[in-house]
Amino acid sequence: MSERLLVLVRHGQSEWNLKNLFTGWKDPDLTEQGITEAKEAGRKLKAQGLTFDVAFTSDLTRAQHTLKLMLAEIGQTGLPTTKDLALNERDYGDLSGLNKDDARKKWGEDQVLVWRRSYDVPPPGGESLKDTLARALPYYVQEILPGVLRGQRTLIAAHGNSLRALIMVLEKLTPEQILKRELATGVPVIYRLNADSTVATKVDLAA
Ligand SMILES: O=C(O)[C@H](O)COP(=O)(O)O
Repeated sequence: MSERLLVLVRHGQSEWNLKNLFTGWKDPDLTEQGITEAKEAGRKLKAQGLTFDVAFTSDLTRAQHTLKLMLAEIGQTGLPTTKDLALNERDYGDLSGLNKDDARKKWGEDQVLVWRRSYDVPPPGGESLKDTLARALPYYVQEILPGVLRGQRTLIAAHGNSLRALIMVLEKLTPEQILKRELATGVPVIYRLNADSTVATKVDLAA
C-alpha cells in the first residue's frame, strides 16, 4: 500500500514580508533569510527521509524559488513540477503594496485582522479566503489529489492563504478555527491521507 504523502510548505520570507507590505499577487523574490528558510525546509524534509514523485507550486516567484531550493537540498532538482495560478496567494486587491502597520493605523486593528484572517470578508478589490478556496480547492481536487491517492508523493510550495484554504478543507476547520490559523514561512506540514482523502496523520515540522 502506497503512503498517500502530501507536504505543504509556505514560501520563505519574501522581500515584501520583510518590509511588512501586503503582497498578494505582487511578485517579490525571497530575501536572504527566505533563501535560508527554504533550504532549511529542504533539509528538514531530507532528515525525515522524504522524497517526492511530483511537485506543485504557484505562478509566483517566491513560491517557485522556495521549491527549487528545497528540491536542491533533497537532491531532486529534476522533479516534475506543475506551476499554476490556482495556488497563488490571495489577491490583496487595493491593499497590495501598502504597509500593514499603516493600514492598521488607517482602518483599525480589528478591520485589518478581518481582512487578513476572516473566512469570507474580502479586502477591498481583493479575494477573501473563501474566494481563494473557490479557485484553489477545485485545482487540488482535480489536479493534485488524484495523484496523491494513487501514491504519488506530492510536495506543494505555495502561500500563507492559498495553503490556509487547503488546510481548512484537509483539517475540516470551521471559519472560526481558520481565523486563528497562522502558517510560518518555510515550515513543512506533512500529511498522510486515508484512501477517502481524509487526513490519517499530520506532522508539523516547526522548529
Ligand atoms: O500576501 C501577503 O501579504 C502575505 O504573503 C500574507 O499576508 P497575511 O499574513 O496578511 O495573510
